[in-house]
Amino acid sequence: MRSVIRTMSRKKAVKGRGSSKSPKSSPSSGRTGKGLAAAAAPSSGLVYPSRPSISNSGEFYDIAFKVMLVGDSGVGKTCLLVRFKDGAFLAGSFISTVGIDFRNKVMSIDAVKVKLQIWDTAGQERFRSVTHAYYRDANALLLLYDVTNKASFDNIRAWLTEIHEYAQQDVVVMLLGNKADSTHDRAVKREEGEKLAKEFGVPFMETSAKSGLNVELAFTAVAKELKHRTMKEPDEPKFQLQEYVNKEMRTAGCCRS
Ligand SMILES: Nc1nc2c(ncn2[C@@H]2O[C@H](COP(=O)(O)OP(=O)(O)OP(=O)(O)O)[C@@H](O)[C@H]2O)c(=O)[nH]1
Ligand SMILES: [Mg+2]
Repeated sequence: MRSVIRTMSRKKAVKGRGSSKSPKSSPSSGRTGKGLAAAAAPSSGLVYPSRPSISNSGEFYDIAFKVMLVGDSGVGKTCLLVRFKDGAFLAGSFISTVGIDFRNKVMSIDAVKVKLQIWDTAGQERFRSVTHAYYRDANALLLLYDVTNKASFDNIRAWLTEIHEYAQQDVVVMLLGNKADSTHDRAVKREEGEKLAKEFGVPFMETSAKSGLNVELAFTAVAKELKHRTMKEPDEPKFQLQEYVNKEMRTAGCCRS
């Protein structure tokens, strides 16, 4: 089941619209590392057509951004993406991502159609050079740790160092503590996540790909931030991502799915 989903998304990627904006091959096709990125990655991750464009799923969109999911292997990046895109949870045995993959989703943000091209990276160390090559085109990064895995939390500092090294300076970064549904196995308190995020000046929230908690909200918040940055009127106040997230969570009584 799981591999079918991945195979399907790879096929989509190959025949995707706007070929200069989409990968022409994946690491599984035999190309690796920087060579792949040089062939596939456009000079800017941002698409801002003068009139609506059409995505490969047939949906119109006004503006497009690239969002990358990063973090240790097993923290739930693929599951988060599948939950957001398909509204389902990939239960069962864990199949680690090989290389990199992507899926598109068009969202309606303040009457603007925003296409997110979401890159799902492999957390395993051996694919790190592939991931590095894609950072520079990312407009936003969702950095995940697993609240039941302390090591994945401890590695966040190293991930942030890597992000500073390889990503664009103005990239939007959001820290997500995933698997918040696992109350019995929890090894990292929410307050610890909040503290670390404050230290690095990045927004934070806990999510669950399993229950759906805050998944839509995480992507919506990032899409709103990117849309505001690009289309903001001169007198319009700056979008406050963390404030928006806090307000939305309060409105939903803390646990929004
Ligand atoms: N309880 C719980 N389990 C989850 C959640 N998200 C993912 N998992 C489980 O965690 C394991 C790893 O999930 P993946 O999404 O494949 O992890 P990944 O980050 O993509 O891992 P790599 O591809 O190796 O980088 C799987 O067994 C999932 O079922 C969650 O929110 N809650
Ligand atoms: Mg994965």
